[in-house]
Amino acid sequence: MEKLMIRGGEHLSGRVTISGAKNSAVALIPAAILSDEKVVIENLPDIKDVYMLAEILQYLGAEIEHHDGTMVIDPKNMEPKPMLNGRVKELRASYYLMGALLGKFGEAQIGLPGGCNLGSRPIDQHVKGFKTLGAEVTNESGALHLKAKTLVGNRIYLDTISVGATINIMLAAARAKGQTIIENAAKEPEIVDVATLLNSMGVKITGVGTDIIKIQGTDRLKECRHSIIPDRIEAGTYMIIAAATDGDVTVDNVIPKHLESLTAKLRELGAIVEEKEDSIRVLGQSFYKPVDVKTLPYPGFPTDLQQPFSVLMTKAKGTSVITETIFSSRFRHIDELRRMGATAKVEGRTAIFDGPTELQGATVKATDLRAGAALVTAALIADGITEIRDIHHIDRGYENLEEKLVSLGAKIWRVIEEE
Ligand SMILES: CC(=O)N[C@H]1[C@@H](OP(=O)(O)OP(=O)(O)OC[C@H]2O[C@@H](n3ccc(=O)[nH]c3=O)[C@H](O)[C@@H]2O)O[C@H](CO)[C@@H](O)[C@@H]1O
Ligand SMILES: C=C(OP(=O)(O)O)C(=O)O
Repeated sequence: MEKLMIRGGEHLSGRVTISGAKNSAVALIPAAILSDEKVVIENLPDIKDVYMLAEILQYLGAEIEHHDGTMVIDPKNMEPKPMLNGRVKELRASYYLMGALLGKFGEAQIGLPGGCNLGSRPIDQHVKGFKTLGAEVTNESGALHLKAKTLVGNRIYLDTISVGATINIMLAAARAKGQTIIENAAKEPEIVDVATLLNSMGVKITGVGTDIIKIQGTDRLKECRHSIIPDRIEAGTYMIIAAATDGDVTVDNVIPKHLESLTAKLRELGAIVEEKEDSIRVLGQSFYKPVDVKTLPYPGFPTDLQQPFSVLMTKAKGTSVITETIFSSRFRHIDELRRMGATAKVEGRTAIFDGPTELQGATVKATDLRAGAALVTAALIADGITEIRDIHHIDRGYENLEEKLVSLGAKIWRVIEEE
């Protein structure tokens, strides 16, 4: 078992370079298999989800070279072998193999995905999309069986704005005959990144970043090289850590536009945020004004930053409210924050914080990836030592977390215990 130990109380300062985006990487790797030739993906984050996807592709027969953040994927010898269990259940993004294998081979058999437990995470809109393109889809004992003689472009209206369904339908439609139109599509920057890769491979996608995406499928997809956009959620986490620790941190290699909703909320709290072309500096304060946050699809406040941001509410004088509109159960970190001394309660989709409260070091558990980021943030400002367990969740999404934090002056170390 591995755990993180953090001694709180340091004001973090310095510069931190942001890695490639997890949620792009985990879609781009499956997207690459649609090609008939080699695809090179650069600026990959060194995180567990990336290694798990590489392992899955190798199982399917792809040749993979992966070092120093670059992956060369040669999909020539791939086969659509069934993957009913195993790795596919350990991450969310394995669902992208449904769209990619269906597009490439006209068939796929894949166990339902894993990923963070945030309440129910149905994939009915993915399935609706595949069926509208002409696939037969059945659910047999927790695995989807997809089959299509020919995929034919069509018009698909998403009943819920979904990142995963938007990308998955783009993947299947990339090799469908004719044009597919996704209406009420999600607009996240990672979707734009995936479209950029597919366009370089020869697909014609327009409208990404708006709620109507048009995909003109093509038979043969060619080789290409693509560099992943910076991870706005990793960047946002370090911006929040800077504000929490009353620090002075510059995040480098970011696209400030992707972080506008967070920047606005940090300023509303009272932190100073300076944006440059590809970096953002955050200067924190000892105490903040209370603020309310409502999570929304992009460009609204990202649900993935809600949990780390909630730690700042323990430093705000008064009552702050978070409303989580995307997932039904994304407040499991709050029990752990309470263990550390936060005054907070959860009522349905809202969490109410009364501050300020001083946090104390404690033994806590990362219940999911961003809950882990919230606990790291809390531990950095707590009095004494915090022990964070179940950090495999954190390793799914943060490259070199300890090294990056140590370089900013944090007292953090990993302990590996014999099982
Ligand atoms: C690997 C990846 O990119 N994960 C991200 C992706 O997750 P994920 O793709 O799972 O999230 P979605 O955008 O699909 O989910 C948004 C909402 O739609 C619902 N829904 C979704 C699909 C569907 O078929 N039916 C349905 O009802 C979900 O339950 C949720 O309430 O977007 C989330 C929302 O920004 C982020 O928190 C995750 O980090
Ligand atoms: C919810 C997240 O990840 P996943 O969808 O991969 O579980 C996340 O990155 O915050």
